[in-house]
Amino acid sequence: MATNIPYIELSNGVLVPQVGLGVFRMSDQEVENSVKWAIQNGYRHIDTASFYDNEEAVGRAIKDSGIDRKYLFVTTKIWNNIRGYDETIAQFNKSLEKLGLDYLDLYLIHWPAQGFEEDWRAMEDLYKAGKIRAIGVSNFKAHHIEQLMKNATIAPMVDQIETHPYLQETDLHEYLQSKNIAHESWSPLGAGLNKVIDNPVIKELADKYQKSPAQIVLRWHIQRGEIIIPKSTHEERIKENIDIFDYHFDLTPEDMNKIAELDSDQRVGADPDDTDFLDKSMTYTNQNNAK
Ligand SMILES: NC(=O)C1=CN([C@@H]2O[C@H](COP(=O)(O)OP(=O)(O)OC[C@H]3O[C@@H](n4cnc5c(N)ncnc54)[C@H](O)[C@@H]3O)[C@@H](O)[C@H]2O)C=CC1
Ligand SMILES: O=CCc1c[nH]c2ccccc12
Repeated sequence: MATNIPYIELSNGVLVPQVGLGVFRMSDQEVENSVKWAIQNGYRHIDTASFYDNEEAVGRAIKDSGIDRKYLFVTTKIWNNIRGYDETIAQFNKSLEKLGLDYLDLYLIHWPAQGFEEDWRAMEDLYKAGKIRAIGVSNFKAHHIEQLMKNATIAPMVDQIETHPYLQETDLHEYLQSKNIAHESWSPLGAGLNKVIDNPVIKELADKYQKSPAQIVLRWHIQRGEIIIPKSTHEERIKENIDIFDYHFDLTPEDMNKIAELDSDQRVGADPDDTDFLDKSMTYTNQNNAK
């Protein structure tokens, strides 16, 4: 079992386990199995969202794990069809109830849809009331954060953005560092297509370090100082994805640069400035996870 998982310290002093388990596009049964295996193998951080429609399953798996709540770090997110102060508070309470928790570790605005300033005001109040240990955003570019900060009294502590070797977001990474906002990477493996982990450069490094291609990519994120939330529903891969902290496993600066050269502006998800996506998502019902 991996026991040496490092933490990233947020601007308010909260510690986040640098690797968590992402549960997007998992059925309830997959969530229950995967979260159980993750916790058994040393994970203490789970990333879900109201949009994933599996918060209740995450809650059950947490309860069944028998781990003291205070040792777990649980994130969920508010979806784009919720807008406004009162709706945000109501949505937060709904998520908390589904998760069976009495506080959240991290609550994120999922996408920068129009009106996010009012949602943020509600999140600030929930944070000040002690109901959330840290608040943040997801899929925000620098200009969205600048817009948010015009009226905010608290800066986001995290920005969760798509990041992998084909979409490195170097400028945004530097901007976030300059603002002391933690960079959390979604689809850190480039998602299920496996095209990132099939890249010959990644495979060559896997041979060199005697690690899997997925471990090379995840280690690259870790050395960039990012929080990562790889998803898997297979116990062996869940174990593999956190087994990246052996003391001799350190990519050299030259090897980090080889991966840096793979940056090619290829996205898994929508561009956060794509207002078509955001408009559609306002009315989207999550049919994949419909019960
Ligand atoms: N904030 C946001 O808008 C978004 C957040 N997320 C979060 O990020 C998490 C991870 O992102 P995903 O899109 O799920 O992509 P990912 O990059 O974590 O890839 C997951 C896929 O990679 C493969 N995989 C996992 N471990 C592997 C291994 N060791 N060897 C070979 N293949 C492996 C599996 O096919 C798996 O389905 C999500 O589950 C979710 O929690 C994901 C999408 C959007
Ligand atoms: O958290 C995931 C948000 C999301 C909704 N639809 C898509 C499509 C592709 C990547 C991410 C997402």
